[in-house]
Amino acid sequence: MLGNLGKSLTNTMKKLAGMTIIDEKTIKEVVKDIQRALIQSDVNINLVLKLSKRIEDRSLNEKPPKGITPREHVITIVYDEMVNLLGKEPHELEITDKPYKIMFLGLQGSGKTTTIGKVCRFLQKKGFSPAVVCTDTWRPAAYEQLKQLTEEMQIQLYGDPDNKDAVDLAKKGLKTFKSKKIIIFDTAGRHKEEKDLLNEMETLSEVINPNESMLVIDGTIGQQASEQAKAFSNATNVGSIIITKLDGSAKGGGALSAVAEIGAPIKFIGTGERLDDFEIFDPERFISRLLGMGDIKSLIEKAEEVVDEDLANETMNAMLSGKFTLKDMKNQFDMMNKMGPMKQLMNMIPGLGGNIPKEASQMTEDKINGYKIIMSSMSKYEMENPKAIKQSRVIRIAKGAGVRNEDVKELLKYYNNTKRAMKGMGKRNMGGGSMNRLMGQFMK
Ligand SMILES: Nc1nc2c(ncn2[C@@H]2O[C@H](COP(=O)(O)OP(=O)(O)OP(=O)(O)O)[C@@H](O)[C@H]2O)c(=O)[nH]1
Repeated sequence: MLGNLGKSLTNTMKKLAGMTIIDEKTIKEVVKDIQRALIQSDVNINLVLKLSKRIEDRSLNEKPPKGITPREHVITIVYDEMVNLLGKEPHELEITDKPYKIMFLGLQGSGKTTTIGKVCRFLQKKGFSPAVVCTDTWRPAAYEQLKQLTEEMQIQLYGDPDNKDAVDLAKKGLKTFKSKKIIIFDTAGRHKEEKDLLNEMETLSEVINPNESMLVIDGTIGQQASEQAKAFSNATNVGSIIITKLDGSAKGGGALSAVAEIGAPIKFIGTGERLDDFEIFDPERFISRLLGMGDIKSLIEKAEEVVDEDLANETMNAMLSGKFTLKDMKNQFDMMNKMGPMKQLMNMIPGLGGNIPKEASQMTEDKINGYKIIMSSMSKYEMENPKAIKQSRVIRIAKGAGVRNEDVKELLKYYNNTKRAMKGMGKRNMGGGSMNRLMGQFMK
């Protein structure tokens, strides 16, 4: 999607993810790369400058929140600012009134007719059966094209290729389908002059009184999209936008950012010629895909949970060196609660994947919480010196935690096995085991 833009932004983000030092020089380098990628994809230069300035200022001046490395922080800022450019939340197509009248607008060749088919398919999947009215009296084949499309989809169509009065067609269509839940109006995409086309749209809009006017814009036209969107929104009340042909278009960034300026939300995007090449436009998902980070959302959520890096490093080192106490195990449990199952955590460390102790990989959240309750009945001395926990202490701890003696013993057994396994791994593997490296694996 979005061919070159996607590729160069992904490369920039990869480069950023691989940087060990984040300072003014590297931040400026990253910002330059982003600028280049956006300009190449035809995003408006002023917008690019504004966006990159914000990224640079925030990266240089904002302190990363606790638990987030400077590198992750910059990635989050780039993502944040790009999402803001397109509006954060996806906008649903909400069918409120009956009939819900959708008037399609767009220049000839923008992909309007194809897109009407896509929207019909989308609505059919949601259980609606929309009807379509053809008011395009200008292009001779318009009715035929719609007829073929709607017949294939078993959708009712009103049109009359012999009637050259668009307003009359709209009125008759309204009458024909007055009991339908959704009526979609196709309109002309060309006239003798653009002025005439816009006048017709204005009149049709008064007659149809649509609940929503959807403007279809060809994604390959880049920044010109802004002019088109403005012209249509001056003539009618454009309620939403669909950008087509975003598959492999190098200029898609231009169209997307240009229409973002007129204030109507982009609701859908077209990504190919088939009816299913169509998706709801979700800025967050779109940007994370563009940046080549399918998991960026979950990365950000994880980072936001604020994992204490020092604690994590300390625990990881203790795990690998064999000096592993119950206190370390409790820290490990806290981390596991925050970051997901042990198996997942271990899989992220190169070389450890296949060596996960069975007990560790089978730990469930309930079990971890049970163990944590038992440990909360232990004294600091016991937590740091598990060897000292003999029978009399076991009885006291079990009583305090409201569990059986066997449960405490099971916990100690788990601890001993984990300690043994960790020690083995520490010998076989890398030294440090820093949390940075661990987090770094998220980025690849
Ligand atoms: N690659 C690609 N092609 C598309 C997409 N949407 C439409 N097209 C193609 O664009 C061309 C024009 O589409 P139409 O739907 O016929 O154009 P139109 O805007 O309805 O034209 P008028 O009926 O004259 O207003 C067709 O060849 C479509 O297959 C898309 O998302 N991706």
